[in-house]
Amino acid sequence: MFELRPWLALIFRRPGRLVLGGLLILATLLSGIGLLALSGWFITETALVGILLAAGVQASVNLYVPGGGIRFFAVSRTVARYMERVYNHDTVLRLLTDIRVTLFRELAAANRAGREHLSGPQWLSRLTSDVDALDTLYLRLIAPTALALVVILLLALMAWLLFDCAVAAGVLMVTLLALVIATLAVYLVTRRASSRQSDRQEALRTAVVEHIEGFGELRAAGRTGRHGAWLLRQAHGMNAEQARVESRVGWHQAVSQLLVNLAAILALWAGYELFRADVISGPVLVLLPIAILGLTEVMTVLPDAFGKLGSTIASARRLNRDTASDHPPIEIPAPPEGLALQASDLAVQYPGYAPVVTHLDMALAPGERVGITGRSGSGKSSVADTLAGLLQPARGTLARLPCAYLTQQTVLFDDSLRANLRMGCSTATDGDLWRVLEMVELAERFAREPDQLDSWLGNTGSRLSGGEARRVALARVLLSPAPLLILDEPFTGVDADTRARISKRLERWLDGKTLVALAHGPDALPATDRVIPLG
Ligand SMILES: Nc1ncnc2c1ncn2[C@@H]1O[C@H](COP(=O)(O)OP(=O)(O)OP(=O)(O)O)[C@@H](O)[C@H]1O
Repeated sequence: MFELRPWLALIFRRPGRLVLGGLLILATLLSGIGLLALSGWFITETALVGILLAAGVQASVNLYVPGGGIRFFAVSRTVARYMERVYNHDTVLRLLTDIRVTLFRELAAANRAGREHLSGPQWLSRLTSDVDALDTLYLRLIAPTALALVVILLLALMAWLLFDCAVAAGVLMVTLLALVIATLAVYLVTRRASSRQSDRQEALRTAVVEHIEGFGELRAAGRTGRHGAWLLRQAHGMNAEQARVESRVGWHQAVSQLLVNLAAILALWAGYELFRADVISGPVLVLLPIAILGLTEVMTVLPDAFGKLGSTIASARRLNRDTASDHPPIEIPAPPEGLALQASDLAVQYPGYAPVVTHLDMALAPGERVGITGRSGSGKSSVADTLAGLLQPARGTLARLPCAYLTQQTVLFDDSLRANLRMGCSTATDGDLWRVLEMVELAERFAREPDQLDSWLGNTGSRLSGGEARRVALARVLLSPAPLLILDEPFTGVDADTRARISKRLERWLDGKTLVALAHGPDALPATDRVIPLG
């Protein structure tokens, strides 16, 4: 339950809306109960008068007052239901916006260590199913429980006023027990299985996406069948867990409904005694039992919602764990006058692992170009991430000018070439884009495309070769107005001749900019003033 606290705080940020929404639900419920009770009273009254008339006894019934009441409740129930749906769904959509915006804000602020432990499908789960689980807290859980309690108290009051104190106490006890069984008891018996099922569902979703993404590799290794069978076993396990949860929910729902019906029978039986003692009339006798039966309208939704509470809490736990509170953004101060970058006694280390690089000292004057080289695994990318501000230095100090960073992994978006390039500089004109494409030797290739700058690059640049995608990513960074560029393996996948030609042009393009380029050897670097070997 503790896990829900930050999300409940978000939900209760608009108390006025929640109260008004709750009152509309209450109006719907009371109209329904009023309609049932008054109809029961009316049917009984007319039946009794009919029997009396048949027996030749003078009797009459007032058709107008109860008829008017029934019409009123029928209309008020429809209107209240309509308004309640519109208003509460609007509230839920606002809640969803609050939750999503909070989540996105925290994710955007997180540094790399705060994000990289999750795979793509896991992020998708956070942003879709986990958020959706939370947005139902108010409408499916909080509001119906509170209203069921209000209706139970009103029914007890009605029993007290129409019948007597003992009947009121009996109705209160039995219906409260029904409420506890439909809520707390369901939660207690399903919370572990429901939470496990939610974790399993996420693991299965991740495994299915991996299966689809790695289908080529699985096929080449002849493992598609085995991997598919494993996935099916996981799915069966998850379904079995779900069936267990559903069956427990079902049993509790049945017992809780039984208790509500028992309360109605109790009221009927006690009312009959009062009727025989001439304390109440026949139609009043049926009023309370029928009103109690109206309670089932709100009670039926509760067991299912409380059966899912375990998985909602699991969603909240995942969201709390994976949002950025432990990983605040890294602030890098400006360097002293006359320097573009200064690193002193820098240590690079992943939390929980041995240091990758220690005692790194660097001082770059504006316009200086430095290469960092090292064998595979020596820590080049980790140093680049640290210099760029994606990884918190384990020790030492770092100061630098604003920078643009080409990461070792080529990241392109499923968008047009223009949109991908403009991420480097949103004010770049088409002329600027063609010039930078010329620089990385892609202008001719895209000039031949029918859509030219509007050519679609596909998911992660899938419509390009590895070397082409790399050059688009490089072009995007080269467009940036930042005075410092950090390029990690800028020429991955680019042949030696093309690399040499681009390097030559880069010298002019980077005029006045400070450069840190990282690669396994000097031949994979653009021209630099000096080279720092790592490891
Ligand atoms: N997220 C991480 N958590 C823990 N260790 C990591 C992480 N990322 C990298 N490492 C480790 O840090 C070391 C340096 O990795 P890094 O990617 O910086 O090397 P590199 O010099 O860029 O290698 P390459 O030339 O192969 O890209 C490696 O031993 C790697 O296993």
